[in-house]
Amino acid sequence: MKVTVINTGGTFNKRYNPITGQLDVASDNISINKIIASCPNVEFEIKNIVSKDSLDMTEEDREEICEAIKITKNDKVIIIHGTDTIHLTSQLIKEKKLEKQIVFTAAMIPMSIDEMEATMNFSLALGFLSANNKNGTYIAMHGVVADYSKLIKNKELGQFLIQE
Ligand SMILES: NC(=O)C[C@H](N)C(=O)O
Repeated sequence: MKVTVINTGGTFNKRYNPITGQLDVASDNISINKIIASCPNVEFEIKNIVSKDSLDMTEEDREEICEAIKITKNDKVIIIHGTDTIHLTSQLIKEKKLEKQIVFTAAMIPMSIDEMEATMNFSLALGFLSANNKNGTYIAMHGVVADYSKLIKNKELGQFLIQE
């Protein structure tokens, strides 16, 4: 299986900066590389773009993400994205009628602080893509994969929950 990972930043990639005392969004692939080292059956293409907390993303950033999806030759695409505005980027993907198997994933806790949640969410996206062949825009978070319109971040709980 061939998968393109478009790594756009978000909390998934945040890392403690000992100089400023802040959590910065890393613009490298250290977190994702750690996970994919356990996936010898998958041929990955990794693109690192934008590298922002998704609350800071501009319309141009979202256009750049759409363009990256459009130009990749792979049909299976995982987008690592901040949790707060997945709905905005997925809406643009819909408007642009991008026809691929696109799965957003993310984390509430940086991989650099605790690997469990980020690894779970990414693995869920990968498992889904290995079994699915239907085009669509999906979100893989907190134990389920669903159409992007049905899995919504509950900001009080800090969890993605299915909307029936
Ligand atoms: N958990 C997260 O990713 C939240 C962060 N504010 C973001 O949207 O990038």
